[in-house]
Amino acid sequence: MQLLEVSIRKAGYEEQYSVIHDIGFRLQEGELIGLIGPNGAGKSTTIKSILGLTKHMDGAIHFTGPTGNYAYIPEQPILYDSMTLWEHMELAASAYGLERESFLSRAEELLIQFRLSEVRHHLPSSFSKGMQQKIMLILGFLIRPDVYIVDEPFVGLDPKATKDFLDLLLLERKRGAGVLMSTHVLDTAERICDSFVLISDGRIVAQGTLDEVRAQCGLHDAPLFECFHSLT
Ligand SMILES: Nc1ncnc2c1ncn2[C@@H]1O[C@H](COP(=O)(O)OP(=O)(O)OP(=O)(O)O)[C@@H](O)[C@H]1O
Repeated sequence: MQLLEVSIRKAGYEEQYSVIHDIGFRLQEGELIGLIGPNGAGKSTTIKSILGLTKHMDGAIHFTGPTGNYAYIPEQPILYDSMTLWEHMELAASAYGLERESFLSRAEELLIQFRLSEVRHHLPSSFSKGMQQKIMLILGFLIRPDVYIVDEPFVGLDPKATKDFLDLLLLERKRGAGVLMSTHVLDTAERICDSFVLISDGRIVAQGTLDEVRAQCGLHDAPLFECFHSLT
């Protein structure tokens, strides 16, 4: 089943000046697509365009999964200063209309998994950056959306949290969720992604499975890192 269809002709921050051009791909049930490219290539702009947050966009975005829900997990945590971790979780649950019982059991599981049980009634403004990032993961996983859109998850998480995140993501994919993930950590991306969208200078330079990307850059058996360098 297809969960997301992205077809951006152009998008950017000013009407006269587009930052990204002709970005198109489809995300299927259970699939993990890696959005890869150098600094300033247009990954965040692509994500913002999918979320409807760019000033101007010419194109179409369709969330076509069973619920149409998606979770955005940003690189920089976005949290309210005066709300506790638990209050953030309750807010997410009510915004997405989660049933109380399933919310409580899911919330408990996630707090234990990410080792934040003890601080659930504390204000996240007092947490470390990695702890704040874990809250963003918890809020995403809480709502079990069709699609996860994750912006650079690996910077700031400790190795245990990274593993917990990847394990949970795998479970969600087995449930049928699709994931679009932007990252610079290419060895991890190579290991976990089903396919890639490589962007450079606002345009797609290669797209598809690792073998397809290799073929497009003429480097058979090369690691993603080498394909990235030859294309960008
Ligand atoms: N808020 C903004 N206003 C104007 N231009 C922006 C804004 N955000 C990004 N840009 C420009 O858009 C282009 C693409 O930036 P973008 O943030 O999408 O890149 P990126 O691939 O996510 O880079 P990075 O890997 O560094 O996060 C850059 O030239 C950048 O200067």
